[in-house]
Amino acid sequence: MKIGFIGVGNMAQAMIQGLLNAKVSSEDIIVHSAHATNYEPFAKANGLKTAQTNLELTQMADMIVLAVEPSLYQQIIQEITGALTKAKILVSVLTGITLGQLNAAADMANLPIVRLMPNVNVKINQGMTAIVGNDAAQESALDQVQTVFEKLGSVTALPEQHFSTFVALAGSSPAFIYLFIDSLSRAGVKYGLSKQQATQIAAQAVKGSAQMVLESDKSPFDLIDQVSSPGGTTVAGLLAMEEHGLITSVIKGIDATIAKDRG
Ligand SMILES: NC(=O)C1=CN([C@@H]2O[C@H](COP(=O)(O)OP(=O)(O)OC[C@H]3O[C@@H](n4cnc5c(N)ncnc54)[C@H](O)[C@@H]3O)[C@@H](O)[C@H]2O)C=CC1
Ligand SMILES: O=C(O)[C@@H]1CCC=N1
Repeated sequence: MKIGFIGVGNMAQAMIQGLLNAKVSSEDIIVHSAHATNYEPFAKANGLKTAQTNLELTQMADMIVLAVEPSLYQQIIQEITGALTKAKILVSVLTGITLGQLNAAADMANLPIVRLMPNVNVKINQGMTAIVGNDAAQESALDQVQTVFEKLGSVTALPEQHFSTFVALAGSSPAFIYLFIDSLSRAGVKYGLSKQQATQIAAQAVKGSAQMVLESDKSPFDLIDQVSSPGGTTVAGLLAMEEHGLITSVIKGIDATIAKDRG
């Protein structure tokens, strides 16, 4: 299967790196983006095929991944619609653009369209991706896209009404989690650790804690109790964090992310 990427920015590059890590042949990946000077060095460094236009890329690919700014979706679909067929799959990773809007951008109701929401951790094959398809994608397109993205981490089917929530909890949240790691690390620097060592310690603690939540049958709150020795350090830290509203500030951040996605 030939996979084409329209737009070769941060997200497309993360997906492509994950595919290459998973031994997808670079010969099967085609790219085109607005500025050749930006994407051609990336294509050359990774042995990818390039197309001269979005339309040519659509002619060359079986699966066409839209990875441009969301506001460009109508313009791009108008450019490529002539080359879309029932045998090809249009995949959108754009935030805030529904299957209905994609369907309506050209007369595409009979063509398979899959909406995906990956996160940037697909770059190291540890992504979290949501997937939903239009009616025409139900036969086999959805399965084909899911098979490709399972190479890049976890994939979960999700009704489209929950996509905005998913954007906040998984699409944007790597940035929030990096901020939490950096905050821990800065605190380490405050107490005399080097930034590099503090970041490594904080990141490993976050990684291990996430793995524990995934592998345990206990809720995160039960796990908190296991770390909190009576009269100990952890409960002192937790209470001071909550005095400054950690839970409220996280939920406010999620509220703002969802509101932005919903326009
Ligand atoms: N960055 C992330 O972690 C995630 C991003 N997304 C979605 O992915 C999409 C891309 O996001 P980023 O990669 O972060 O943005 P970006 O700004 O890094 O990349 C956008 C790309 O689109 C290209 N482009 C602009 N106009 C074009 C045109 N007319 N034809 C072809 N290519 C064109 C640009 O040259 C650039 O390569 C957005 O819709 C975003 O909502 C979804 C999930 C996570
Ligand atoms: O910030 C953004 O809009 C994109 C979507 C999810 C992650 N990055």
